[in-house]
Amino acid sequence: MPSDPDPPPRDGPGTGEGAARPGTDPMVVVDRLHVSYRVLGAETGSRGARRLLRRGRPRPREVHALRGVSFVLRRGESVGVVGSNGSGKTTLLRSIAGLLPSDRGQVFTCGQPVLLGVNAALMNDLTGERNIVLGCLAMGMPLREVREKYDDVVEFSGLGKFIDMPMRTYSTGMAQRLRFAIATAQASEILMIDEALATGDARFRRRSEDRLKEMRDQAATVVLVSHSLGTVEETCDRAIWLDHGRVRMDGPAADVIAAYRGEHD
Ligand SMILES: Nc1ncnc2c1ncn2[C@@H]1O[C@H](COP(=O)(O)OP(=O)(O)OP(=O)(O)O)[C@@H](O)[C@H]1O
Repeated sequence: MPSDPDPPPRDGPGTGEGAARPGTDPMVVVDRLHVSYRVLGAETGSRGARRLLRRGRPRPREVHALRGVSFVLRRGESVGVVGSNGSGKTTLLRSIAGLLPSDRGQVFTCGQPVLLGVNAALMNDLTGERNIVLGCLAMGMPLREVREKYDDVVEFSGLGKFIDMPMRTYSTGMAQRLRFAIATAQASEILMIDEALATGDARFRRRSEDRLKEMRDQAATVVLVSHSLGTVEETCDRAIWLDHGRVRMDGPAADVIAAYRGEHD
């Protein structure tokens, strides 16, 4: 194996191996993961303008979002990922879900993780009904299961007679309810939650919180990305602090949150 050029995280008893160890089965192994985005036309200011006035295409710019991230998540763990804006939290979840290719390093998972976020890619011109089928298939559900779950998803979305209208006719809240209902249709042993999930009106929010709780109870491993340190402290036994694409600290949630607060308050 090649040697790792990246420095290890600062401290934390569970670094790279999982602080709390309720179970021993590894469910997710992230091994020296590097992920970059390539952005075309990102040059700004006079340099970019000069290049535009000359000829040829602007060079793509690279954003190195994850820089050698390693850790192991085990069965029974509930892990919060914290870090300031742009530190790589969403990129990490998307990589674990298999939605982003890595430049270097690897991610191993035990089964298909489900990533719950409000950004499920649905099609505005299709009806709610069609989007349910499309969204469930896109999450990797077999058609047989989509058929089984279909009525539940419609019922949970609460869209009633609007379900056969194109999505572009929905209000923001209605579209979010549909996304949430689709995203939570599939149970998974590895459940990843991107924080911006509280969605819809008060009644739907209560129902979604109940649904999330149910899913968390069924999942073997839960990963939560949140800016709410209180939520991470309350709901997670372990936390990983990402800083500029690197693991800064990995350990018991209370310790990591205290260190993070120490630097950000
Ligand atoms: N689609 C993209 N194209 C180019 N760069 C991106 C893209 N998505 C994220 N990035 C960059 O990757 C880095 C990590 O972003 P990411 O969204 O993973 O951070 P985050 O910790 O989730 O941030 P936040 O707390 O603001 O949600 C940032 O520098 C961001 O600008």
